[in-house]
Formats: sequence, C-alpha cells, structure tokens
Amino acid sequence: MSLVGIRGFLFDLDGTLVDSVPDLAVAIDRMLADFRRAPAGEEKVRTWVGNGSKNLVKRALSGALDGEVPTDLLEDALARFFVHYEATLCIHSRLYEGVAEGVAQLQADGYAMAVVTNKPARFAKPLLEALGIDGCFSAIIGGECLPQKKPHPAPLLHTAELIGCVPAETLMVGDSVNDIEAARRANMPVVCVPYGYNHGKDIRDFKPDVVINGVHELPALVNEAA
Ligand SMILES: O=C(O)COP(=O)(O)O
Ligand SMILES: [Mg+2]
Repeated sequence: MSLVGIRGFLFDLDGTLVDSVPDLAVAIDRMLADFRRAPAGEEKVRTWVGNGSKNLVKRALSGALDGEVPTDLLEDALARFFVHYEATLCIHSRLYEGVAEGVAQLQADGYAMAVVTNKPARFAKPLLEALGIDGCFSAIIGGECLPQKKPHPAPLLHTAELIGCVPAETLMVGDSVNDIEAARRANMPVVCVPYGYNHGKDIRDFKPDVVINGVHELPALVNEAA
C-alpha cells in the first residue's frame, strides 16, 4: 500500500518501541515459581509475547505457543502475573535505539500519533511514562480496551478515528505478524522493525510494505513519499 498522504501513526509497543521482555520474563518466572513450575527464561518469553497477557501466561504454563491450560489455573496464574509485572514493569525495559528521536521528530513535524498494543493499558501507560515518551501520543489503547485485539483490525480502526485519520492516511508501525494482519484487514499501510518479537520468525517473510532499521527512519520515509 502507498505511503503517500500519511497524516498519522499507530505504534505497536512491545518489540517496536520498548524492549520489555527482560521485565516480562522476570514476572513470568515469578508467576511460575508461585505454581512450583520451573522458570521459562527470557529466550522463550521473547517468542511468546505479542497476543496479550492471557496468551503469554497460557504459553508459559503450557510451555508452547498454542498450548491449552485449565481455565481456573489460567485465571489464577494471570492474577499472579499481574501482581509480579506491576513490580517489575520498568526495571530493565528500555526504548529501542532511534525511538526517542523518531517520535520526537514526528511530533515536531505535526503528525498525529497513538499506541495500539495488546498489552493491558494499565501497564502500557506507566511504562511509556517511565520511559519519557507518553506525551508524544494522543491515545494509548491497550489489549483490553476493545472486545477484540490485534490481529483483529478493530483496535486500529478505533484508534485511527480517535486521532482523526482515515485508514489510508494512517501508518501502522509494528514488529509482528499480528500488526501486519491487523493493518491489512484495516486497509492501512504497515511498516515493520526487524528487531522485535515475532514468535522467532523473520518479519520480512510476512511482507510488510517496508522494513525499517529503526523508528528514527520514519520521518524521512514519509516525507520522501509525500
Ligand atoms: O502484550 C503483548 O502481547 C504485546 O503487545 P504489543 O501488541 O505491544 O506487541
Ligand atoms: Mg509487538
């Protein structure tokens, strides 16, 4: 899809703006310890992030990307994960290189910007605040804010409307196949970073419109296209 006429940006959070896995992995391992399970470790957690907290906890308990877990256990474990993640939220988490400059430049250039993440908003907002970039976004929409999560297009369509843009002038910026699928279904162009969390797979294989090295490349990308 075309990058001509872009007026607004929707950013994914985990794996695109913030390397949050080190803190997520500590919280997951503490939750597993509560249930006398062996720790999962950062490497596995990195391949499980992306479809919201409930799926992350389900994957950690089952040890598999598509594993199933009894509902009662899942609900108890999710509650424990939330307690632990609140405590570890921003100890090791960092903005990726180029994010601070990139979003500041886009803001200075007058673009509308919002975050659309599958992470619960109660974690997304304080995390972006702690990392000093929350003020760049006029909305931060979390995984529980709408009945559907990415890869469903609804959160993208809802958020684009919030920032006053129609789909064709809204650019989704993400790191995973969920972001690409959601953008395609919403009729939005999509740009991906290659360094994030895509369940261990190369994002180039999922054919986003463009792959950039970092968020700092976005201002030139859209200004050249305009
Ligand atoms: O919490 C998650 O599942 C990851 O969220 P994301 O949509 O920001 O990658
Ligand atoms: Mg992501």
